[in-house]
Amino acid sequence: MRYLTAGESHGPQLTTIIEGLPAGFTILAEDINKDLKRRQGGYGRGGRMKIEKDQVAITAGVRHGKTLGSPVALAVTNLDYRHWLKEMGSEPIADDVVVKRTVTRPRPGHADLVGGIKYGHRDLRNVLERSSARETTMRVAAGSVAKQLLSELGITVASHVRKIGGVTATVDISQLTASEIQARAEQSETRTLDEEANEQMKARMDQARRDGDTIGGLVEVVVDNVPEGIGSYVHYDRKLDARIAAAVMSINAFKGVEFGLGFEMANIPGSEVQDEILYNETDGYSRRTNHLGGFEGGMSTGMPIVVRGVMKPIPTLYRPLQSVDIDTKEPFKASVERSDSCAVPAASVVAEHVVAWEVANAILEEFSHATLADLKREVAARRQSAKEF
Ligand SMILES: Cc1cc2nc3c(=O)[nH]c(=O)nc-3n(C[C@H](O)[C@H](O)[C@H](O)COP(=O)(O)O)c2cc1C
Ligand SMILES: C=C(O[C@@H]1CC(C(=O)O)=C[C@@H](OP(=O)(O)O)[C@H]1O)C(=O)O
Repeated sequence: MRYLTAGESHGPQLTTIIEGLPAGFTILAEDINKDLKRRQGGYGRGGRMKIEKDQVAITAGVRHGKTLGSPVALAVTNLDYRHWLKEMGSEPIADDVVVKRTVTRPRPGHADLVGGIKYGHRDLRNVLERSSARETTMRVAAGSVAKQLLSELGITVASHVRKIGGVTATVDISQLTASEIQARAEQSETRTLDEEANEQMKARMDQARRDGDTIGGLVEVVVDNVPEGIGSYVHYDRKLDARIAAAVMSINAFKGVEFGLGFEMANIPGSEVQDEILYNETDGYSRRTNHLGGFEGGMSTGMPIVVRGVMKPIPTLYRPLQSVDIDTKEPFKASVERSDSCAVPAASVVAEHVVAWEVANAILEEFSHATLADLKREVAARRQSAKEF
């Protein structure tokens, strides 16, 4: 299975094409729309999210609510486009038309300057339109379809926020199912499970905004009930943990990824890291702990996948940083029209969906899947053989 996304942040439309889905499973626009709405929300979002009301149109590959096995195309209209018709139209413009809002002042921490150098764009809008995290709308749309497929296999994916601006949620998720994590995260404006931390995180965000600054954080994704042996140790590009890490790192502003105990493993001995193996006849094999976050040798162990990603503070600051105008070469301090001050809660939803995609994709690679029935049969057989092994 694969997908592409297309679309500029202030252009008319965002699009994704998903190819390789099994035939005969239900995709509902209303389910995708719920996930799109979750991505738009969260404390710390800026003015743009008051304009957009992301709604998906399913334009190919689905008939009467069920996949056909042909490519599925999804589209979301940018409502802000109406404010950017002159700047963002695809028709050539006459020489005497002055395009306002050309960008010659690159923002530190954004793709603006390097993207301009690379593609030869002297209007840096040509860079920022695509480097913007607006694109994550379609990654959530595609990931939402992947989640609908995973749910057919009894696999659930959840996300929540662990840390924002130095405030850490203290919560033990080892006793919670992914569904419970999701339900609790949805109750909170910061998508964190610790109510006290939620209040402190909001206060930190308010403070950062007052200071003209931004803050980052740490998000966590949990996937329950993945069959044993998805991914493979035999080749680097088949290791599922590595693919998940790449997917999380590809989210705008994400700068690090860890599984299970993660970077803490540098501080503790092996006896406190490896997960001891247990067996009983009803459930088959299990682990006493899940310090490794659901992976051994790049393959799923059957324990929950637990992956975290760190998001840097948003680069656009109301207290502007030093940069250089690429036309005049003069130093300046940028002025900002609007920006998110913290998008960590929203980014946790993006992380959930890119992880869901990677898990679903690896499962489809593992088993034959022309139809949903084929896939279900093979997944059930793997679960049974793992138990009996
Ligand atoms: C959900 C989400 C919303 C974001 N909103 C903004 C924003 O409003 N302003 C901004 O400057 N950056 C925002 N970013 C971050 C930039 O897109 C990102 O820093 C930029 O594309 C450069 O990529 P890099 O940080 O990975 O190098 C957001 C990121 C995400 C995931
Ligand atoms: C549009 C979204 O996020 C945008 C991501 C973003 C950036 O630079 O990444 C900058 C902002 O866009 P604008 O400049 O239009 O206000 C955010 O609103 C979205 O998440 O849907």
